[in-house]
Amino acid sequence: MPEEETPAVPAGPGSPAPADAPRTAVVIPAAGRGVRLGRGAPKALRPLGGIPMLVHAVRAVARARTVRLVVVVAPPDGAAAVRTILDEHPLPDSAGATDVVVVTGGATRQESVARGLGVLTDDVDVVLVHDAARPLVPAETVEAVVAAVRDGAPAVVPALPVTDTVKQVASPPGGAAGAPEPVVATPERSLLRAVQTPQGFDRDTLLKAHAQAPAEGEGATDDAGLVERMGVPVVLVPGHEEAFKVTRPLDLVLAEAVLARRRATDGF
Ligand SMILES: Nc1ccn([C@@H]2O[C@H](COP(=O)(O)OP(=O)(O)OP(=O)(O)O)[C@@H](O)[C@H]2O)c(=O)n1
Ligand SMILES: C[C@](O)(CO)[C@H](O)COP(=O)(O)O
Repeated sequence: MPEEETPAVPAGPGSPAPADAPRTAVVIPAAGRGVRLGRGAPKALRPLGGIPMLVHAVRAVARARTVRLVVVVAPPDGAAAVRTILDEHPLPDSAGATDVVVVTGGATRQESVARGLGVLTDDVDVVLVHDAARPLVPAETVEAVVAAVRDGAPAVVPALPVTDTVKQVASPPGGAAGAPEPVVATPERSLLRAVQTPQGFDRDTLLKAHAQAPAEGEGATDDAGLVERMGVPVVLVPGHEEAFKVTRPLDLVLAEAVLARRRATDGF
């Protein structure tokens, strides 16, 4: 697929697809509560360096030269608040002409992503899905994913080698918290990868995977998992340590430290 050069145009539910519509889009699911982070506002709206985490995530993907449309999937009761926050924190000029639209999410990440996909115009041919909870992903990682899709891979995932030894247990935890769990296997660590976002897809492949997903029963924990189920090849590209997900309180401490270092060294 050719590199895109088209300028951004407004996009949204029901809007016509103009001739110069965006062609690389990023869907940012941001509708989760952040239960593992602890009590407070929805995770995407919690401050990181004094700015909502979601704003960092939107800026991070918009910084990538090829991205021309960002679809933010807001908590079901929070679309208006998210729109206000994004308007109060506009993209820097360096992001170019990137349009940002907001839709409401669903009960699961998979449902939220599907809702975001529902507002893409026909002109979008490459779609990335990026967690709002990964606010510090470098633009280079985003660009690498886009480039791999445009080089012909239908599904591309940034990933890092696993550093801990991983044990497999008999079944999902059902007993009392902290109760001993029997180990059934130790997977070969050199063959394991921890996957990140943004995950990038040929648009038709991702739409098909999500269309088939509800009929498949149990949801996947990432979008590439849905594509794998269709038998479509998924490839990995190098992820980045700073693309980590803010899941638990210690992750937020790390994110604050990384951001403080960037601000001190890069004026970020
Ligand atoms: N119903 C949901 C659940 C999750 N997400 C989004 O999916 C991303 C990855 O999910 P995760 O980090 O697990 O977020 P939460 O679901 O909010 O976390 P928790 O499981 O701790 O509640 C987040 O950006 C989150 O906002 C979403 O859009 N809609
Ligand atoms: C998509 C993801 O971030 C890839 O690592 C991850 O699978 C999301 O899972 P979670 O259960 O929502 O944290």
